[in-house]
Amino acid sequence: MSQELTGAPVAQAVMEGLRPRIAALARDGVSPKLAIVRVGERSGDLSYERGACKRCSSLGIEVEKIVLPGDTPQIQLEHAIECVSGDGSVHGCLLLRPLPRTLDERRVAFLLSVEKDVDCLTDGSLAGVFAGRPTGFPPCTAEAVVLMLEHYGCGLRGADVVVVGRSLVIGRPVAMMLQARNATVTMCHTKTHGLAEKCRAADVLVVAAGHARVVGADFVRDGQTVIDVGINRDEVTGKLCGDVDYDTVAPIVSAISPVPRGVGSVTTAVLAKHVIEAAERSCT
Ligand SMILES: Nc1nc(=O)c2c([nH]1)NC[C@@H]1CN(c3ccc(C(=O)N[C@@H](CCC(=O)O)C(=O)O)cc3)C=[N+]21
Repeated sequence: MSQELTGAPVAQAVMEGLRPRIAALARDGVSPKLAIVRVGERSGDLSYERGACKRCSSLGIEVEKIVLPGDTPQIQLEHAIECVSGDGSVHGCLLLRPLPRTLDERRVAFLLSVEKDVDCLTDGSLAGVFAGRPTGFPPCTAEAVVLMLEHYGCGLRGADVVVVGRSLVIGRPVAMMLQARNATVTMCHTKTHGLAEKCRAADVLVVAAGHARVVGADFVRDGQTVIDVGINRDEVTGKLCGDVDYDTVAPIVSAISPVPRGVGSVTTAVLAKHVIEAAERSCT
């Protein structure tokens, strides 16, 4: 049976690293604050928001929730983001995504200052990830994947990593970040020929496909480390499940992260870290 890569010890380590930094900010009279902007009541957004609020309150980070109805007009959302950008007491802003189809995310992104962009919404943050510069922040989930692999001692230098999924939210940024750590990264997606075979050839498999259980037993082999980024709701049981069919994959591979209790719980800790980092940068 494989090793279960749970998120809690990784999140704990991140949190411990933050406490002295929060104390130092307090000595300088800075109280870190996150604004969460949510449009509508999607269950994934609510669950992230719940997790983020819990993390932040346990660290003493203030959270301001800005909740808009699902049928909010573009102009209203733009106004909300402009307020956050202009509010000197707010250090970081998380806009829950994807937005309802009636809203234009790119036009909203344009209004958020890159200094407060703790989850890589803006072009400035994306450029930072792409170029390896500390402009803005990488997506919290992408950084959580890297921290999971590092925490559990999974060597990335020279390793063959396959990323399944090429979204701007996770697949593409995480591929850049793994490459920056000297992994040899192959980006796969739904149109990839011989996907199962390519996945089997990897040392490390990062699955961010966005669909429940797309990776099954025929995609894996003995000795691999599998990180499941997916958060889906099982239509039959109503429970959370990942993009990997855990029950058939776990007995084959060396190590695998579960869903829930995997990457998601590290994501909220990384979000807190980005808010602290933004607060620190605001002092210099
Ligand atoms: N801009 C943006 N960035 C995101 O990263 C983003 C988003 N929008 N919108 C919503 C989805 C969903 N998502 C989750 C992250 C962590 C948990 C999480 O902490 N899950 C716990 C369980 C939480 C619970 O009790 O429901 C776990 O996996 O153990 C859940 C969901 C991030 N997303």
